Amino acid sequence: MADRLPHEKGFHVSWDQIHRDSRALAWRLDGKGPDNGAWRSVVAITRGGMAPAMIVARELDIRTVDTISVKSYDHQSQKDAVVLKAPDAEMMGDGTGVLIVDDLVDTGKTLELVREMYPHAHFATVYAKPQGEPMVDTFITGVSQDTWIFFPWDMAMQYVKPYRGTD
Ligand SMILES: O=P(O)(O)OC[C@H]1O[C@H](OP(=O)(O)OP(=O)(O)O)[C@H](O)[C@@H]1O
Ligand code: HPA
Ligand SMILES: [Mg+2]
Repeated sequence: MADRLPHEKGFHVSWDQIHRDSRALAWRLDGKGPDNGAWRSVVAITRGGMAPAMIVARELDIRTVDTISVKSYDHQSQKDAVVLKAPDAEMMGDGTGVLIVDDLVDTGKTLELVREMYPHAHFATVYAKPQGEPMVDTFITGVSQDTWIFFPWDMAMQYVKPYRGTD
């Protein structure tokens, strides 16, 4: 893993942390929707946005949930973002009242593409790097551009050697 880590810093996020931060995102969005404070639906940007979107939808009691599939990275190298699957067109409308949720914004390329499709939607991420911040309406925690965020679904617990000792 370390041999394909071009970033200077690593920020390792546990399930507990992403759960809490996603809840904080939901609470920040609560009552801010365009229809008397309500949001109509939640759309997760797959795959990373699915866990945060589920938590946001649960906290805000939103039952209409869809996905948009955008692929922009192979491991840690960025390719042009492409939409592989769009959400239901009738449900989306022009995006008004729709919360579009992703785990993070990095360069902003993914959100830029989705924003072009739904300019009136509200874009929310749990984490944000400075370059992508202009693309997101609401986020919880900012991290520096040279930090790679590791999510719990990409990690496993493993043995580490003691600080002093041989095994
Ligand atoms: O702001 P950007 O530079 O576009 O990067 C952010 C996007 O990159 C990652 O997704 P990825 O495309 O790797 O797919 P995944 O969610 O399926 O892991 C992450 O989950 C965001 O969706
Ligand atoms: O920092 C990151 N972590 C995980 N996935 C990502 N996709 C873009 N940037 C990141
Ligand atoms: Mg993603």
